[in-house]
Amino acid sequence: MVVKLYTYNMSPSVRSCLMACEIFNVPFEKIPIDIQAGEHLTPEFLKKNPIHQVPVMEDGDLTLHDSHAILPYLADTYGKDDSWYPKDVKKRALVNQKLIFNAVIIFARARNITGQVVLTGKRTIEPELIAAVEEGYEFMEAFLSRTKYIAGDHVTIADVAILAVMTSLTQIIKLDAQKYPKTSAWLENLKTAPYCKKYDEAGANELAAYVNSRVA
Ligand SMILES: N[C@@H](CCC(=O)N[C@@H](CS)C(=O)NCC(=O)O)C(=O)O
Repeated sequence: MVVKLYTYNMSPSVRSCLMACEIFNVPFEKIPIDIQAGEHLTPEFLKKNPIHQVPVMEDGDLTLHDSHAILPYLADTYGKDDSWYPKDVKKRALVNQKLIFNAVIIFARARNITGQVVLTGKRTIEPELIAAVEEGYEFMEAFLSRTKYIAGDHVTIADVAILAVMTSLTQIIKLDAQKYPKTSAWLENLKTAPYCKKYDEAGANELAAYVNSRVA
């Protein structure tokens, strides 16, 4: 039985789950949902996720939405060891903390910009939305000044979640390498990972190009 993943290539949350499927060798089927065409609003899709968002994952009788729930599930179920999502309670707590940091700060602030451009045709980015993203970069720099990866000295699913946002966001709101050296090095390093090249790069570039062409 394969995992079903409802996807939209430009979505960072989707791209993080695709990368996780690659990392954990999950046999999966990709089911594209064109959110610009409203396919996430059909009664059939709303049964799977009443809050009409991708990604949605189905594994047997489990239907799960939200990448920050899907990534831990995939790591626990399909990971060969616990390095990407430690079983040690304290280490796991730090990974969870950074998954939440992504959900409520990095991804949320990116989505405040990109979501409206993609879904409602908005053509401006207010200065306060840019300032909020810059503040997010400052938080990243503070964390990455303490540890090599976002939740410690090893790469984890929290890095994967944030990577999928940063690969597109930094093409829209520049990440100044002088101001944010640790974050720039973290990003440049992870961008070369095979899972990022295979499942993130094209969608990240597509989202950035789409947004930049509309707000230019
Ligand atoms: N917290 C969710 C966010 C998912 C999300 O915002 N998905 C967007 C695409 S990036 C979406 O489906 N938007 C359509 C909508 O909200 O109607 C996650 O991490 O999966």
